[in-house]
Amino acid sequence: MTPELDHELAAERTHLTVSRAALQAMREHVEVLFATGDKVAGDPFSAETLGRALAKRIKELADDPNTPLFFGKLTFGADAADAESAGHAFHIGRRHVTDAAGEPMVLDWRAPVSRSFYRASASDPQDIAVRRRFGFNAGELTSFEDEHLTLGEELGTKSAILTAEIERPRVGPMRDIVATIQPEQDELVRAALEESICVQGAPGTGKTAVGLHRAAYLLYLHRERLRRAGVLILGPNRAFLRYIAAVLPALGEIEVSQSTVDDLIATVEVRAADTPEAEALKHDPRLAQVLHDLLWRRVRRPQEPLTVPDDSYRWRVDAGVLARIVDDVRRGEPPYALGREHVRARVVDLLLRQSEARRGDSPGEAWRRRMTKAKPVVALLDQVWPAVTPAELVFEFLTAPEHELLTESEAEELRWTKPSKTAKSAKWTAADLVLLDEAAGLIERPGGFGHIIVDEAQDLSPMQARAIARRSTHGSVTLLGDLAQGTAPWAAKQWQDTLGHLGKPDAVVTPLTTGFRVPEQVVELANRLLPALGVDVPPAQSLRPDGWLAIRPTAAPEALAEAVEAALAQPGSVGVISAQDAVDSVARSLAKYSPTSLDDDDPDSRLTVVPATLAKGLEYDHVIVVEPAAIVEAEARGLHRLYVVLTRAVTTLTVLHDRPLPTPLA
Ligand SMILES: Nc1ncnc2c1ncn2[C@@H]1O[C@H](COP(=O)(O)OP(=O)(O)OP(=O)(O)O)[C@@H](O)[C@H]1O
Repeated sequence: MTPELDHELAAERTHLTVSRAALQAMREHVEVLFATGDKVAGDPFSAETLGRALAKRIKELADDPNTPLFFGKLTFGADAADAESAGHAFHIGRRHVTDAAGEPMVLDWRAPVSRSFYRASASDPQDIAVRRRFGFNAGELTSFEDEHLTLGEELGTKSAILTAEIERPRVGPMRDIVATIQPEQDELVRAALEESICVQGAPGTGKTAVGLHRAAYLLYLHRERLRRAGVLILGPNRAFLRYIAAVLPALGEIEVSQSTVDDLIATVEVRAADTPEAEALKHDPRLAQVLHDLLWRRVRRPQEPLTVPDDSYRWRVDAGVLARIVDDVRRGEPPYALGREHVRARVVDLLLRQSEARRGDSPGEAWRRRMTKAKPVVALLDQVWPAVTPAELVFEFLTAPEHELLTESEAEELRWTKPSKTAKSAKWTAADLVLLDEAAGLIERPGGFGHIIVDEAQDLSPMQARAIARRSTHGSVTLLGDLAQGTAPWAAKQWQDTLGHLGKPDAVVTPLTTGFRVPEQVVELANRLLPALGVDVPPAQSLRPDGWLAIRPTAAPEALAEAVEAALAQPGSVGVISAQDAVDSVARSLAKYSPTSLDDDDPDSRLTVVPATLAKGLEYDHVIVVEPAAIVEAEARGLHRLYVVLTRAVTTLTVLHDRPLPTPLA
């Protein structure tokens, strides 16, 4: 490095030190407020609210010494040839840092000004003279890379800092990518909150990363609104959620709910299993109509007039009038339970009018409450609009699943062979959860979220998509997925179907094709499966010419041990992936290397044995796939599963097989 550059690096290091001190001062300021909070807040409730807000703010301002506080710098002034003589300069980092006078030391990457850091180019410099990226090592600033955009300099994906970030060994949980978000990713991250979007991305194109950064971006831009309404991230399984859990806190966001769809809708314990046929049927969208019909056929027009004794009076409403009320309310299509209350309120209104006419004064709230609960009124409601719980409705359906939308054999498949006595004691299956949720949605409106991000969305069943739709009627969604990785029996073949069930048919589907994970050779192997997968998706183009692929015609324990040893001799994580029913024997044969399972989640472990069914969304520097044929034949969409498994590798992929390779690979 020339003395001049050395000098600049020293100046940047000073800025880092001063910024760190400023962040610490910000945190200390909040800590002082926290300590005196109960004295300044008027009452215990405000003190508690303030205390909670401050404690959260302290957490948000935490400084991780291993992550750089800033990673870029923009120097504005299109005419300036170098940073020194140019105009304003801003450092861009994970959060705002200001000095004691309130002057910005570091700008949040989500601020409008920072947008140019990700989007400016030589053809559209956006008034930027110099874009600088910093290289870090363990929180230490080690280098920088300048692009003079107005002079036509643009590194794009040739940036050494981007390359180093992509090629860095992966150990531990997923990290954020704020420093190197690519323009096409940034466009998705910063899409407007009102816009629902769908990203079709090949493996390793950064869909999960985009989703997480979008959550952070939206929370920054619409803090108050989304704090009230909530942001939800849905992932395929708990191991995946653990893997991504650290990304948002690292970006200063600690208030995002993360869940699987099953956990989101779980209201009862799962104590039974379905046949694959019954399970698939329960996820079929026809069942939404079936449950709807079953529920609403309970509503009946009354045959008798209503008579309500009230002290020395008797109020009376004719059957015809009651029938009109029921018809009216029903026409408004309210949630079922709300409809019952509407009918009740309208009936009590009529009683009130009679009472006013006869007594000449208006009875008060207490009278109204009494009438609301009067026996004849409740009896009328129970007759014309009987109350029902979701469990009772689904219980009734599965006991006698006849409906014109279902064939006889489908009804047989669904029918409980040994029904329990009551809905309360029913043994529900995992698929029953979607039916219960559908029923609950018909009966009462569920609470919603301001924004829902769904990862691995290709695996949503129509009924699961409806469960999400119910929770985003007033919000928007981000769908992330890859049709080629659809492994659920109901996986989507085209995005329009899923978007329809989600109630967002107009969401635009955007492809991502630049792969940041999987080496070229490995992508080439995995892409051989694509024609057999029956979906129309653009294949990935790998940004990684490095890495290698080895295919060995043996899956003997010695060969596996040898592959594991070779992998452990290199830096980074090692994942051994096999068919689910071989996982135990694979783990046993590797006992001396102390492998962990996805459940143990030991942060120091470098070797994990992963069942193919849980590999989705994860990545390992070195992947060893044991017996692809067994992975394929373990499930109906086994080839899709294999496609997922082969694309987990960051640096090397070793395939071990005793049996012939599945045809498309051979
Ligand atoms: N712009 C980027 N800069 C650096 N690394 C990136 C970038 N985009 C993605 N990556 C990295 O590439 C890897 C794959 O990203 P991610 O898991 O988000 O991809 P995905 O599309 O969700 O993959 P899959 O479909 O296989 O689940 C991650 O390690 C991520 O950090």
